[in-house]
Amino acid sequence: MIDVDEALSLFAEHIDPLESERLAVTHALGRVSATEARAKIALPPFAQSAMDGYAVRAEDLAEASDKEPVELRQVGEVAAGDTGRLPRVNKGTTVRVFTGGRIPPGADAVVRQELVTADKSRISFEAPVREGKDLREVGEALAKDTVLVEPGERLDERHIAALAMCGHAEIDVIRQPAITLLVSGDEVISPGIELRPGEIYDANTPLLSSWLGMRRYRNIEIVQLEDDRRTVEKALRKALDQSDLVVSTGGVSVGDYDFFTDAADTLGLETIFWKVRQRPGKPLLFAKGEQTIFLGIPGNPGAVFISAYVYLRRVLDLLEGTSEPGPAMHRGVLAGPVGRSAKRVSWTGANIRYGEDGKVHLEPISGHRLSQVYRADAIVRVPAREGEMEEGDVVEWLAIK
Ligand SMILES: Nc1nc2c(c(=O)[nH]1)N[C@H]1C(S)=C(S)[C@@H](COP(=O)(O)OP(=O)(O)OC[C@H]3O[C@@H](n4cnc5c(N)ncnc54)[C@H](O)[C@@H]3O)O[C@H]1N2
Ligand code: MOO
Repeated sequence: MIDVDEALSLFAEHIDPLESERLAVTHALGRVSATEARAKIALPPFAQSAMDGYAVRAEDLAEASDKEPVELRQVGEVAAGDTGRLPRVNKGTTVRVFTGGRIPPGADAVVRQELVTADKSRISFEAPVREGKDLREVGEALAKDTVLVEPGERLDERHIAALAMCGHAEIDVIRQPAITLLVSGDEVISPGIELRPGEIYDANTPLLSSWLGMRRYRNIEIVQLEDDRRTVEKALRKALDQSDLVVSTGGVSVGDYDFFTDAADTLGLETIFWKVRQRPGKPLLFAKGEQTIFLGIPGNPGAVFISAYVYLRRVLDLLEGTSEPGPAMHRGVLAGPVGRSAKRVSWTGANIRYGEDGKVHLEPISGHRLSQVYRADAIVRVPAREGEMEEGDVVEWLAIK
């Protein structure tokens, strides 16, 4: 039996990232970048107007006032997206411009249209304008070659937008793991069928497949198994052959019908650990084949829920080469007492309240069953120690989302 932190670091020691593949940036959402990507262009890439108005030479308007307005002659127009030859702003002239359009040569400021009186091509200005007013310089928002994405970053909508607007059509990302879920248990049946005494409805298949689906993992095969030594062995062998990651639920404890630890041995896997000082999820198994990672999670759906957020998160992050493998832990204060074990970490569900003190307050939910923790916003890590934890004690927590 090992500690939670040791378990987490053993994953890091034993799991290498998969190889990379090239994808269209628009298809890379949720994937982990395999490279550094820099801005191919500056933003904005050309000097552009920040307003609908008139491009001018600031010096022409130096004497303008409401009593003695300065009149300039409009000699052209530039709209956003105009790519042709630009009219020039010479002394005494102005060019009509629109937001996002190029600044014509000669101009050094823009006057917004509300501030002028226009009579056909005679535009009259009643105030001076500061040089540079209402125009955007090249590279003002972002310099060319700015790093947009580091290797090991998981791409969200911000990265996708930044890459696209800086000229990247494609990006190298780590391949997604092929995953097989082995859901075991003779007692487990699917909803829609009436329960007989001794049977329960399957929580782990919908739980894990949805958890993975929410995180955009697509290459998933689900196999439901009976508690039979040969069946488990055969299914595990096949899963190991065809996947990068095998995740099982149930059948990993010490009962006469718990076959996963034996099957892993028989199939020549290296057991890295079995059993972690924690509640729930004590008989967690981590084993390793030549090409495949095997994570055996105890069947209790509350343990599956927490193991997904803590351990599956870490395994996937490592397989995908993220630079900061999860779970991301935060700090907060307990909003009520919580029981703990002297020997095991207790993963406890909690609801988040934001206190007037600006801190995150965690209201613990008692019980480790899925039906108890499934309304939680957070999972609190209650360290192993004698006695209760009190309201106000600082704890580590991870977000459920
Ligand atoms: N003598 C001992 N017995 C047990 C120990 C122990 O140390 N000594 N550990 C207990 C702990 S802690 C856990 S956790 C469980 C884990 O057992 P398994 O991984 O073998 O899981 P199962 O027995 O297959 O299932 C546990 C529980 O969860 C229910 N279950 C299983 N699959 C599903 C599913 N897909 N959907 C809904 N519910 C499911 C199952 O019916 C059991 O009630 O072992 C303890 N025993
Ligand atoms: O360690 Mo087990 O998940 O029942 O509590």
